[in-house]
Parts: sequence; C-alpha cells; structure tokens
Amino acid sequence: MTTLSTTLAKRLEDPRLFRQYAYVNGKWTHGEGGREEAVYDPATNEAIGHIPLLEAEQITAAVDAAEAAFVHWRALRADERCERLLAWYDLIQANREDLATIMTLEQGKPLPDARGEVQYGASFVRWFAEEGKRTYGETIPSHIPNASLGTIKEPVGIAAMITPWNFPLAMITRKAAAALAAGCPVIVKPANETPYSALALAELAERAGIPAGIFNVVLGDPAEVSKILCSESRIRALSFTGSTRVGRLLIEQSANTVKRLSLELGGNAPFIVGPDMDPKEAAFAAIDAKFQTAGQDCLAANRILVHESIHDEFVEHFSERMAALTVGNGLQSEIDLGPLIHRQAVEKAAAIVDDAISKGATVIGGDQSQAPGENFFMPVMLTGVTAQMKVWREENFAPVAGITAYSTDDEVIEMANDTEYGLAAYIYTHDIRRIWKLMRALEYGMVSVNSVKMTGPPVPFGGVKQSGLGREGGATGIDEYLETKYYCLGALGSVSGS
Ligand SMILES: NC(=O)c1ccc[n+]([C@@H]2O[C@H](COP(=O)([O-])OP(=O)(O)OC[C@H]3O[C@@H](n4cnc5c(N)ncnc54)[C@H](O)[C@@H]3O)[C@@H](O)[C@H]2O)c1
Ligand SMILES: N[C@@H](CC=O)C(=O)O
Repeated sequence: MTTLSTTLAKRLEDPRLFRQYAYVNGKWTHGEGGREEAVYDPATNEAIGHIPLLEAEQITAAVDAAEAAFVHWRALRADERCERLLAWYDLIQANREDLATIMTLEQGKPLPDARGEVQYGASFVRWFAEEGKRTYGETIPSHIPNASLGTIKEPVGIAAMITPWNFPLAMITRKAAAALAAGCPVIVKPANETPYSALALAELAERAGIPAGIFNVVLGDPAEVSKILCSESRIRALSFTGSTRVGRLLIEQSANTVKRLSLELGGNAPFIVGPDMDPKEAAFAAIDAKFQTAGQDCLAANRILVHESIHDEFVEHFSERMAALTVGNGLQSEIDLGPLIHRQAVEKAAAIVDDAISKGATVIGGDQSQAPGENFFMPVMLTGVTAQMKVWREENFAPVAGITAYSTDDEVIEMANDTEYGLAAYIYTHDIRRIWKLMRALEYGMVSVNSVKMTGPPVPFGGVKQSGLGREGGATGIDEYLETKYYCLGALGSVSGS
C-alpha cells in the first residue's frame, strides 16, 4: 500500500501492534465486500494506513462468535477472569510506548499526553479486574413463610461499545474492562478516525489469553454498523461515548430491542472563579482545563465565568499563558497542542469564533496565519461572551475559550446551568460556604473544586441532562453490565424470618 504504514510499523518496537484488519472471533478479518477507508495522521494529512469496512453479515458473525464464547466466559470464576484482565493490563503497560506512538499518529495529541492516556486506560483494566471479584448479591429478610430471599448478579450478555476519536484507548478500556470483568463478551466499534489503538488493544487481549469471540473489534460505515448493533436483539447492552447528536440517534435505534444503554455524551463545562481567588492561579488552572487535547475533551472548560472584581487581571494572566502554548506535530517535543482531528473541526472552530465576534465578543490570540498546518487551530480567548453566542451554547471541541464576568453567586449558578449539557463543572474558590452552595446548585454529574484533574478509575464518571445516562468507573461502573436476579427459595421448612 502507498501509505505511511511501513513507516509507522518501523517506528514501533513491536510492529505486530499495528493491525489493518478488524478482529472478529480471534481472527484478523478483511472486509468481504472489498470496501476500505484510509486513516490519516491529522498533523500531516498523510494516510497512515487503511481499514476494511465490514459487510452486514460480518457484523452478525461477530455477534454469533460473542454468543458462542459467552457460555464459557461467564462460567469462569471471577478470579479467573481477573487473572486474564491483569495479564492484559501488564501487556498494555509493557507496550506503552508503542501504544502512545500509534495514538499520536492517528489522533494527533502530543506524545506525553498519549503516554498519559495509555496509563489512564490501563488503570481501568486493573480496577475492573479487581471489581469483578466484588459483584455481591444480597440476602433479603423474608416476608414469605419458610422462604429464603436474595439476589445474585449475572452478566447482562453481549455488550456493544461505540467509542470516539478523542480518547481512542481509554474510552474503550473504561467500558470493555468493566464488561469483561462482569462476564460479558464485547464488540467494540471504534471511531474510523482512530481504529489502530483499538486494534492494538485486541492484539494484546489475545496475547493475554482472552478467548476468541470475547473481545471483538468491528470496523465499517458508522451508521451502518451502529444500526445493526442496535437492532440485534442478542446484544443486551450498548455503551456509547460520543456526541449528544449520535447518542439520541442510538437511543431511537435501540428502542425496538430495549437495550441497556450507557451513554457518555457531550459536555459544555463551566469554570467558575470566585472573588477570593488569586487571578493568576485561577487563570493557569483554567488554561489546563481548557486546552488539554487541543480542547477536544468532553471535560474542557468552555465557559469561564470570572467574578467581576478579578476579571481583568484574570484575563491578563490567561492571555499571557495562552500565548506561551506551543502548537505543532505531537511527535515533536515540547508541544502543548496538537492538531484538531480534521479540517471540518477547524472550520467549525473558526465559525464559532466569527459568530462570537459578530455578536460583540472581543478576541485575543488565535492568529491562524501562524498555524503549522491546515488541521491546526491557534488557541483563542473570547471575552464578553454572552448566552446568545454559539461559543456559549455549543460544545466547541476546539482551543476556543469563552470568558464572561459575573457579579453574584446566584447569577453564576444560573449562567452555569444555562445549557442542555450536564457533564462536568469546575469551581475555583476557597470560601467553603460558596463551595457548598455552588456544588449543590450546579446541575452536573461531576463537580471539581480547586482541581483540574477529577477523573480516574475509582470515580463514577458521567453526566446528567443531555450529557448522558449511567456511570463509568468507580464502584458502580460494573453494574452497567450486570443484571440483578432476585430469588425466592420457598418451602424450606422453618427458616421464616431469616
Ligand atoms: N462523556 C464522555 O465521557 C465523553 C468522552 C469523550 C468524548 N465525548 C463526546 O464525544 C464527542 C466527540 O467525539 P466524536 O466526534 O467521535 O463523536 P461522534 O458522536 O461523532 O462519534 C462517536 C462514535 O459514533 C460513531 N458515529 C458517528 N456517526 C454515527 C451515526 N450516524 N450513527 C452511529 N454511529 C455514529 C463514530 O464513528 C464514533 O465511533 C463530543 O461530543 C464529546 O464531548 C464524551
Ligand atoms: N477526559 C475525559 C474524556 C472526555 O473526552 C475522561 O477523562 O474520560
């Protein structure tokens, strides 16, 4: 093939991690209809390789394989599944550098961030390997004479997963490790922009002794594949991370088969800065919360709401720090922001900035003539942002920060909640009464106080409103893949009251 695939393979210590096939029933699979799609390095727009687009019968074959494999996988003891997951974890860690290289090439994020994501993604595998051993049922005091009542937890069945391109590895492991630990087979459909991280995970899953049919990666036309997965009644759970637009579509398409749905959708996070804050400290934190992954993060601080008494100083520090951010190919050293995923994302970002300017916002930074390539977008700060602007209403998913001044706590609560989204919110203040008031009043699934970092395996990750359904990670993340079976053992003799 006339692509960079040879170059990419050469960059890897273990070239077998770079696979250009789907992975179904333990076999590397090409598309039977001959359709394929190129995958591009967003930093250079050069093709890294190709992926096959599977036909409908091949997707159904993945479901057949998962159904057959389920029988044995669910019958393993939890500690046996744990051992395999820990082996997978060890292999992900051992191949961290190669996985990071693959990720930077297909997604664009700077190599240190990619290494961080591999570590982050691996941490969910270890977490759920252990959590699988703690899927306790309960004993229920009986109201029925001579009966014993209780519950046990059972795997829900085949779980399908549709994942986005912004976190190509961690968004898979956070779902798949939970499902596998619960005893469910998994069919992953990664984003076509970033399939190679998913396929490398499949290679490592096979080496870890996860049996054929238990971890499958299907590739194809997204709308086509998703329709099949949603309408397939043998798939009992569908976990999706992506936009609210596609999430709504999947809810509709899954209605006929009444699937268990976990949806991690868009966000439009407010970042609230109280009047007591040091403006420099808050501005530096806001920079971190806004510009990671070039703003292509569901947790990105999109609407920065700063108390009027420190607004001007905050803006000064923010713009100084923003000007120092380096933009470039994520494979180079000392890069803060890589490219956006493709040209359309750049055009969307530019339209959002233009809309804000036309409605009265002031723009700082963002000299696009300095962009090092056509998919890059230089970071921009907009001040005087109002609720009428797209930058307020839409998830911009770009290095575009909107800043607005407020005067009272009640006003900022109203501003922060003025969105259909409810994923994450940030509060920066040291006033405990203000923290408590804001934390309780914000309509968000996650609120982080005086900390940009909020995620990790022990926490229940997820949103309210149109940011989604269910929680991933934490003590409850595995429940998305478990059914509660109630039992009543009657006519036992004299056990009443137990
Ligand atoms: N809440 C979270 O945890 C979280 C995490 C990461 C990303 N996200 C969200 O993901 C979005 C960005 O990712 P994206 O652009 O990949 O999202 P997307 O919704 O466009 O795509 C997500 C997945 O859906 C597939 N898809 C696209 N169109 C489809 C269709 N018509 N039918 C079925 N499937 C389709 C894609 O191929 C991909 O696998 C943002 O909104 C972001 O906030 C949320
Ligand atoms: N940063 C998020 C992913 C959202 O895009 C996470 O940590 O899960």
